[in-house]
Amino acid sequence: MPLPPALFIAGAGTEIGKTYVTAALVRSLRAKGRRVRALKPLASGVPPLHDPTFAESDTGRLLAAQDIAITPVAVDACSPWRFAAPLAPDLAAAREGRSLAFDDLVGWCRARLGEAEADETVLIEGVGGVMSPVTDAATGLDWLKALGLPALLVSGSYLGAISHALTAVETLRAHGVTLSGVAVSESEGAPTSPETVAAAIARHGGVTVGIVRRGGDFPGNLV
Ligand SMILES: Nc1ncnc2c1ncn2[C@@H]1O[C@H](COP(=O)(O)OP(=O)(O)OP(=O)(O)O)[C@@H](O)[C@H]1O
Ligand SMILES: C[C@H](N)[C@H](N)CCCCCC(=O)O
Ligand SMILES: [Mg+2]
Repeated sequence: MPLPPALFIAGAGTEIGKTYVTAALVRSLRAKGRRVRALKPLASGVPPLHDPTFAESDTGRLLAAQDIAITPVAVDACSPWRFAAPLAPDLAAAREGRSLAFDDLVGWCRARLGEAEADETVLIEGVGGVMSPVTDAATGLDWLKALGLPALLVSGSYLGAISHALTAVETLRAHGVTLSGVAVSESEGAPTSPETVAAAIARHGGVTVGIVRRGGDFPGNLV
């Protein structure tokens, strides 16, 4: 599939490699001379900016892939909604006595998409899995549908990943989301090779699947 101007990076689950794959895609596009803007608008489990581990947060990793220094302005521009608790965002927000309005999230993303230059690709990383809650009333799927973007689905290669990926593929299709492909990010200690998992997802899901090895680059057969 040709590179779309913007792509939503959705997950078959949480902690499976969305940020790793997004950062790898940023590096791959930049190496080809393409301008990229990677956003993680809503993030939970994020330490404070001054914490030494901030660099390992989703925001920190996405900024690093773009060669952007971690400053308060850069962090706010990538991830305006950040919550400390490593929970679904609505629960993490509640822990801080805060909440997030779905329309504000969608409106902020639309504004960023609207200001992108013609030669710029915008990547938006979702939260958790396809249907993880983003507010107390909306899921990541509602967010993705409201933006109307094509999705790149990230899956792991752990035992169970095939079903998680295929369930997510079916859900996205049922809701009319264009799927640009599935990236299988190799899970640590998986009992089968990522090739085996990728082949099963491709066969049962009828979708293009690429493999991102441990520490590896973005595959050439996706986007
Ligand atoms: N292909 C890979 N090679 C090396 N490390 C990886 C790979 N995929 C994932 N990881 C590591 O696994 C951990 C979880 O991955 P990552 O943070 O990308 O998941 P995520 O899906 O973005 O999670 P979240 O739902 O919190 O956004 C991170 O430490 C990440 O660096
Ligand atoms: C803390 C974690 N790494 C993510 N930021 C949030 C994952 C939320 C998952 C919610 C769920 O689907 O049950
Ligand atoms: Mg992430």
